[in-house]
Amino acid sequence: LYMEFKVARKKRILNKVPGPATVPVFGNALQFGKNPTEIVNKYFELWHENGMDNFRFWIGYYANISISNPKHMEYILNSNTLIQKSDIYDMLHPWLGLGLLTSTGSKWHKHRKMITPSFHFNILQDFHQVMNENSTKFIKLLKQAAAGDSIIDFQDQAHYLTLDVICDTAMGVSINAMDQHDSKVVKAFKDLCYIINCRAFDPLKRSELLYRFSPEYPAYKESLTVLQNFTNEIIEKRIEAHRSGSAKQHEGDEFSRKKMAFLDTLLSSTIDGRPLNQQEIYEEVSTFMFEGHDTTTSGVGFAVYLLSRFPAEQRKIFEEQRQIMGSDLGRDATYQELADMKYLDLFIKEAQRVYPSVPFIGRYTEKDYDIHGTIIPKGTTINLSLMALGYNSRIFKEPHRFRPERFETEKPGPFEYVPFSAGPRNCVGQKFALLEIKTITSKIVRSFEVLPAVDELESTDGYLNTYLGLPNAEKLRKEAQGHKYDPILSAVLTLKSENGLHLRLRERK
Ligand code: HEM
Repeated sequence: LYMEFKVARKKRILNKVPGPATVPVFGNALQFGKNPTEIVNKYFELWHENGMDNFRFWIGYYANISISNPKHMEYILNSNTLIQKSDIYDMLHPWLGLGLLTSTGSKWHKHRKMITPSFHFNILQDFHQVMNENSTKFIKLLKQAAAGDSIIDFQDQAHYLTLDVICDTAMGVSINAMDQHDSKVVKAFKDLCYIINCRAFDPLKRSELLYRFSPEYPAYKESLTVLQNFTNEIIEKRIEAHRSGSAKQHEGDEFSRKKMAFLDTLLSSTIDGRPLNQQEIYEEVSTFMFEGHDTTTSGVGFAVYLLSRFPAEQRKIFEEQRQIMGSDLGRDATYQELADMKYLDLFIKEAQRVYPSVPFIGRYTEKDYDIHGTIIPKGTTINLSLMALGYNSRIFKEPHRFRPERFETEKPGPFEYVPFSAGPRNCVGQKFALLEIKTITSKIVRSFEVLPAVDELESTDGYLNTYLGLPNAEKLRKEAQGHKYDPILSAVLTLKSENGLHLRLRERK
């Protein structure tokens, strides 16, 4: 009764927005399913039932609104005040503290201003060298893993590569994840990302207090400590190197430019005229390590998976590679050559439309907002569904058809396609991410013919084997005819396939 009374005003206002019927106490919590796969399926079912538009729902007494209408999306993403993140991001606090992704207010403003130049063209070129070195090694390892027509889980392989790239670029150290899958640090990264994603949608595990009694808590705590110690140790060594001058010894020469890491940029930056303290550096470096590898694992993973299903599009990419790279297909593409790969751009754009690496982002209202006549009361969690935009037939013709060329003719509005978000809190690492995805995909296409796990999985009609956003009966009918290697999408902080992304790689001669 107390809770009913407490949320009465919020209910009165929010329930004017259409949404599913609620039950007392639980709201809609019981309908949403138990895991990230059931949740994304239910989410799209509700989205379809509500006219592919905004809808409200209640998780217990927590008020939620799903936003997928581009006009509302524009208002929220452009707002300079609606920048407080929703409580789903709290899961990240023990690891990332209050870094750029999770902070708000003046701290966020100052740090954003300080960090934006870290992705300057010159610095990106240095990062590109690291990406090239790591993807060359990746190709070698893939040749072994995929030998003899073996079926590999590409999502798993991509994870180790992106981890090596991010540690090298963020901290200037190599953790050799590609060679040492089971090292303490590599395992801690993997386990922590997985646990955070699972916790985010489990109301019992989300509570920091209750989570302490969960059987998985000791393992979580151990992974957290391993990563905290690892990152702090590197920061301390680097601070000492800067202090003693040894970090500067080779500055200006070819080698030290290559090794200029994000951490070095932070160490030479200031906020309010003072250098950053160790905790601030820790928070930003950890944020980069998380944001910069879990997202790109998803981006590279799904892009290469789509190559396996759409051979005609893969052939077009390969042709473009031949035109730009000439006869030596084994060498590294330069920064400019990558920029010239326009069809590859379209392919990655289309891949992000159907499998956006960040499917949802969250905000929290600290006051009432009237957004184009929709009142969102104070204390509501806003779930911005970047993913639903991609499946909206009012924006994209035949959204379940995979057609990179669509971006040449159909021009979505600026808030109708936002895989990297938009406005003041957009992705600061967008250029880095696209550079990495292009570097790897380009090298893979030049080295291998990417084939589906089994031949019958090649798409013959140009359609995806993902049916989210279709009327429920049609979706269930199509899924019933599916294959065990079809991806089972799981969407929490990043989009992944629960059963991996399986494919084969045939070496090009
Ligand atoms: C395919 C890859 C990526 C995608 C799709 C992506 C997407 C996004 C999105 C949608 C946001 C907004 C999140 C929100 O508002 O809560 C975001 C924020 C952010 N991203 Fe990315 N991201 C990618 C890769 C990266 C990489 C590689 C880095 C760093 C190297 C990075 C660093 C960040 C940071 C620090 C923020 C927070 C920005 C802020 O709040 O000011 N991201 N990203």
